Amino acid sequence: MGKGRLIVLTGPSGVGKGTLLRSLLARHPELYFSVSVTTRSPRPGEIDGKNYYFVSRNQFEEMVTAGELLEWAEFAGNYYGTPKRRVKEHIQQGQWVILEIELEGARQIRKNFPEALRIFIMPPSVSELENRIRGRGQDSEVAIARRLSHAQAEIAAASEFDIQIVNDDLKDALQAIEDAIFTTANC
Ligand SMILES: Nc1ncnc2c1ncn2[C@@H]1O[C@H](COP(=O)(O)OP(=O)(O)OP(=O)(O)O)[C@@H](O)[C@H]1O
Ligand SMILES: Nc1nc2c(ncn2[C@@H]2O[C@H](COP(=O)(O)O)[C@@H](O)[C@H]2O)c(=O)[nH]1
Repeated sequence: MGKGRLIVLTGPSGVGKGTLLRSLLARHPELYFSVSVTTRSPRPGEIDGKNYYFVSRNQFEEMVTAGELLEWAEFAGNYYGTPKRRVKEHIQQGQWVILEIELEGARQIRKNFPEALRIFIMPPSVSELENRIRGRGQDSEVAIARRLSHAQAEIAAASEFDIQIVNDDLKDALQAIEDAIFTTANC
């Protein structure tokens, strides 16, 4: 059995993490994507248990108290967290587990799992980031403003990560992520 590994994908909201991850998982079904828990309402088309586990704030706080989360953070008015049990099981089975999480959660992972590979996805520019969030057409003006106000601080923290990849051309960014995971993570 191979050695299990934690891979963290972080970057500002709207940079394209989810889009890249979907392509990555389609090309590498051996990777295990950890479905997060959130108190955010589902967007149209999002499925409970596939995109997220959607829970109430009370339920989330109970999970925190019970120590069921590997990391968690409040982002743009909602809680987000990584359920611990399945991630640990898959790593113990030798699988490579991918978390798609924001900066504070990535910092917690760095502290508790220093061996994790942490990749930061950068936008080509802040104006393109705004175009992408607006183009997605799924966030209110308030949510867009909150997400953009977080973005500057997140981009400023990019150097904390092992690898920075600019998601300008989608195919190039996907290739760069594959290179990072399947060369660096093997070392
Ligand atoms: N390289 C790219 N060029 C142009 N548009 C892109 C690119 N990558 C992603 N997009 C588009 O940007 C929008 C945001 O992408 P996505 O939802 O994947 O971002 P995200 O980082 O997962 O956001 P969040 O963290 O808020 O979930 C989508 O409409 C997606 O199609
Ligand atoms: N710390 C964590 N952050 C997470 C987790 N799951 C998702 N996220 C990040 O939240 C923002 C917003 O996501 P959205 O789906 O509402 O657009 C984004 O940066 C995600 O990467 C998690 O488990 N922990």
